[in-house]
Order: sequence, then C-alpha cells, then structure tokens
Amino acid sequence: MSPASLSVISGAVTVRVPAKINLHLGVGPLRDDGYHDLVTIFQALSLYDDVTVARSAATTVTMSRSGGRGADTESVPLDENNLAVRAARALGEHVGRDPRVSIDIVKRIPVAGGMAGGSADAAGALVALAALWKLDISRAEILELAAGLGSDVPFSVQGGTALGTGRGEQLMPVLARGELHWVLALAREGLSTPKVFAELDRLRENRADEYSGANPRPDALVQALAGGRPQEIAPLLHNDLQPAALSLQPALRRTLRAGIDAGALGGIVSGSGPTCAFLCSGAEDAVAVAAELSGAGVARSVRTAAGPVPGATRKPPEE
Ligand SMILES: C[C@](O)(CO)[C@H](O)COP(=O)(O)OP(=O)(O)OC[C@H]1O[C@@H](n2ccc(N)nc2=O)[C@H](O)[C@@H]1O
Ligand SMILES: Nc1ncnc2c1ncn2[C@@H]1O[C@H](COP(=O)(O)OP(=O)(O)OP(=O)(O)O)[C@@H](O)[C@H]1O
Repeated sequence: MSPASLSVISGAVTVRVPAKINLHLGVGPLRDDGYHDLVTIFQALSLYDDVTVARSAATTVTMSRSGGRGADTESVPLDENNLAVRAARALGEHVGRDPRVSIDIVKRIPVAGGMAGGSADAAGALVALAALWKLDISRAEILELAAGLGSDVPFSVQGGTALGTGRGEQLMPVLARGELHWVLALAREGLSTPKVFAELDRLRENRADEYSGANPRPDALVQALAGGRPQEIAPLLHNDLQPAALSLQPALRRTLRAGIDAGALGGIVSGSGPTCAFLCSGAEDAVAVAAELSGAGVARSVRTAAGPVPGATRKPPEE
C-alpha cells in the first residue's frame, strides 16, 4: 500500500522525523556497561523519514525509499528487530495496549549513515502511536521510553539544537540563532555504530600515552551557535569518532577534502559516519557546493539540508 493511500485511511497517523548530525561529538572512555559517556551537540536537519501507523490485526512494517538514490533500505529488518516495531512494543507494554499496528516508513535518511535513521523511525513510531491511541502521556515519559530504545532516540523526538550528555540521551536545548546550511555526502557503504566506537577504543589503546580521557563541554561552539555566524561555527566542528570512521573507510578523507575544495566552510564526519556534513555560508553556497561535490564522484549521492528543525512532528492528514 502506498504511503499516500495510507494517509487517507481513517485513523492513520503520520509523523515526520528529522535526521541529526553532531556538530561536536566528544567521546569519553569505555564504560563498564559497554557504552561511552558523550558530550555532544546535536542538530536536527531538514532530511526526514515519514512514519505512518494504523490499527491492524497483525504488526507489519513496510518501507519505501524516496527520491531514487536516497536511503539504501535493503539491509533494514522488517520484523520485530525494526526499531519502529520495538518502539511500538515498548510503548504498548508501558501503557497496557495491544501493540499490533501497521507501520509504513518512507525512508530518506541514509541507513547506517551516522544520521540516526533507525532512531528517527523509533521516535516517529512513539509519537505517532501516542496520537493514534490518544494517550495521556507526558513528554518526559516518551523521552524515557525513547532512551530505552537507543541513545539517539530522545533527540529524534526533541529536535532543534541540543547538548547531549550521558549516553547522549540526556538533553538540554542550545540556543542557535538563524539557520545553518549544510551539504551532505552520502557514502556508498554504511558503517556499524558499535564497530566505530570499538575502533576508537582500539586507536586510543594503541596511543594510550596521548589519551587523557578528558571530555570538556564545547563552550566556544555553544557561544558561536548563539551568534549564528557560520564562519565562526565552522572551525569549531569536532568529532572524536572521525579518526575511527576514517580508519574503517579511508576513502572518506577524499570526500572531506573534496567538500572543502568545493567551497564549504568546514566539513565533518556525521556521528559514527560515513555521511560527511559540510557547513556552507548560505543556502545558495550550499547548492553550489553540492553541485561541485556531486561532480567530484566521491559520494553515492549529495544533498542539501538546513538546520535546526523541530523533532518528531505529526503531519496534517491532508499533506
Ligand atoms: C554515534 C551517535 O550517533 C552520536 O549521536 C550515537 O552515540 C549512537 O547512538 P545509537 O545509534 O542510538 O546507539 P545505541 O543503539 O544506543 O548503541 C549502539 C552501540 O553503540 C555504542 N555506543 C553508543 C552510544 C554511546 N554513548 N556509547 C557507545 O559506545 C555501543 O557499542 C552500543 O552498543
Ligand atoms: N527503522 C530502521 N531504520 C534503519 N535501520 C534500522 C531500522 N530498524 C533497525 N535498523 C537497523 O539498525 C542499523 C543501524 O541503522 P541506522 O540507520 O539507525 O544507523 P545510523 O544512522 O548510523 O545510527 P546512529 O546515527 O543513530 O548511530 C541498520 O543496519 C539496521 O539493520
């Protein structure tokens, strides 16, 4: 069934959820529970998955990709391992509802791309089901359920620009003046998030004498975001996972260089990668950088996006 026909089924609810990038990603030492303490600045971008839920006799997931060369959906499980299904089950258990629903996902966020694509679908399912089931549930409860599903899921619910601490699930809004314009270079092959964290641990172990374990708050970046000048923000972009992502996919060095050569102010691997995000001085510059980067042949596809945008938001039924 196409998403368009789903949206007109009486009672179906569609939620639009943004991708994220990390403008700063500081990773502390490996914890006993297998996670790392993070100090990160998230920003939600105008690249969205749509999650539509409707009552159904059995739980089903359908996924279509939008825009031809967009997200690569073949590797995404459509069974109980799909993060949107796990979200439905977690919410159903929490409120004592039968979680059987149909879930239709229009995927635009790259899969295993470091842009929280699976997390977006989990966040979308939580928000859509809360509306479908007309739940009297607080934002805090939704955020707690979200954190149980994955470190990035609370931010996918919340959106905007935020400081994330703990596993990345504890959020505080950050003031970001104006709009930032980004170019995204989507890679041909994905990267597994746990493998990238493990590679960082390995690199740090090999250079134990150089690693202090410090993970300070990015105060200069927070200040630059309040000022809203991309020229001041660009040199402060930072990602501790970048050396690990580059170690696993050395070709990303070329992609990062190509973005700067194309005129971006700064470039960074997004989260655990391999998507690279380039900050540009304005919307027109972003279009020009995207065109040149496309021509350089260093990415599977290239697109522009702006941020910050709101988190998981219900779409009006007529859209
Ligand atoms: C890289 C980021 O995208 C940055 O925002 C996130 O930290 C990843 O968030 P996520 O994909 O929601 O990750 P989760 O599903 O919570 O965890 C997947 C795996 O990533 C690693 N992981 C994740 C978050 C964290 N703070 N430390 C970790 O070491 C762990 O090996 C974990 O088993
Ligand atoms: N709804 C979903 N969408 C995408 N991937 C999913 C989904 N459900 C489960 N997965 C699994 O999760 C894995 C990670 O995919 P995802 O797109 O979330 O990675 P990511 O964007 O790099 O994550 P993050 O940025 O949060 O670390 C995929 O390889 C896929 O098998």
